[in-house]
Amino acid sequence: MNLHDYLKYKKRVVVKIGSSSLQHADNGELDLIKLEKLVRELCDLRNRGMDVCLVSSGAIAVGRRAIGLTERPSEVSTKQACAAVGQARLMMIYQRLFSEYSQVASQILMTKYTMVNETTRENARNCFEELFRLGIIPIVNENDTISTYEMHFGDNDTLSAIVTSLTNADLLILLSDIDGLYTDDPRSNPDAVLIERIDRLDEHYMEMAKDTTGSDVGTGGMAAKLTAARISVHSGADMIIANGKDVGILHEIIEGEFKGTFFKGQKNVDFDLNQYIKTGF
Ligand SMILES: Nc1ncnc2c1ncn2[C@@H]1O[C@H](COP(=O)(O)OP(=O)(O)O)[C@@H](O)[C@H]1O
Ligand SMILES: N[C@@H](CCC(=O)OP(=O)(O)O)C(=O)O
Repeated sequence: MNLHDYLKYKKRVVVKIGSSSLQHADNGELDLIKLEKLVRELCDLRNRGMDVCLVSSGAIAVGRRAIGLTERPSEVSTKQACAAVGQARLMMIYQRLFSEYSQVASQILMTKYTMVNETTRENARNCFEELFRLGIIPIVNENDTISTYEMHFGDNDTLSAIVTSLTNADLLILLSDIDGLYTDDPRSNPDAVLIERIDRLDEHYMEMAKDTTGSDVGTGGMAAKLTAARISVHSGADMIIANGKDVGILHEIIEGEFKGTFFKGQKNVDFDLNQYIKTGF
């Protein structure tokens, strides 16, 4: 896809990386070289003058390994315990890597209640704004340690789109374990074809995306990414799904030449983020 001289003028970008993209596929251990490269890429976006926000999954997957659980946890309290361990570990690594490139990183943990309640929503918005003003990179995750079903965003694809809308970012990049949206799940349909550009996000695209995930740590599958696309596009932000296998794709995206799916933002004046949080689409 060629979007030369378009994406490099973006002012504020939110990048989301999924748990499966942060770890070695064969044993689930953190891929430290990839994390280091991700941080370098994000620092370079800052050096290009963009406001940068990272939404990073991985708390539960990292905690699970630290605790020594071989199975994916299903009990809410076990997930919470894993997240309590894993989030701290992840942040320790991010802090160290960002400081190597002289950037300051920060942590914002949110639940759905943060967005439902007017005061906490405004606090979150103000905090993001101040961090950007100070040149600090917010690293966002769901507050899984206290989050239960009722206050859950459910997946970080949706959360990253909500952050995009809340902060008026103009680009959301979802780094996934797959190149983008295909006409069907390529894991079950070998004839599925990559869709490179979507200018009008209608129902037939939504139906292509299944909620099956490609890994034993992912959440929401492609369906969650299409929900994220609806939120971003209606908020006026472009969105891109690309493969996080090589995070060098971030500068390829900004330079306008990359493999992935590009969703054109089209601000919908009837879209109300607060209403969406309460009732969904
Ligand atoms: N139409 C589709 N196009 C691409 N992938 C799809 C589609 N439908 C379902 N999927 C599945 O969604 C997975 C990506 O979702 P997920 O595992 O949650 O990603 P991540 O952990 O990278 O955020 C793919 O690996 C693929 O198996
Ligand atoms: N908040 C959770 C991740 C939730 C999520 O959406 O995961 P993923 O599908 O790997 O992006 C965690 O940090 O473990």
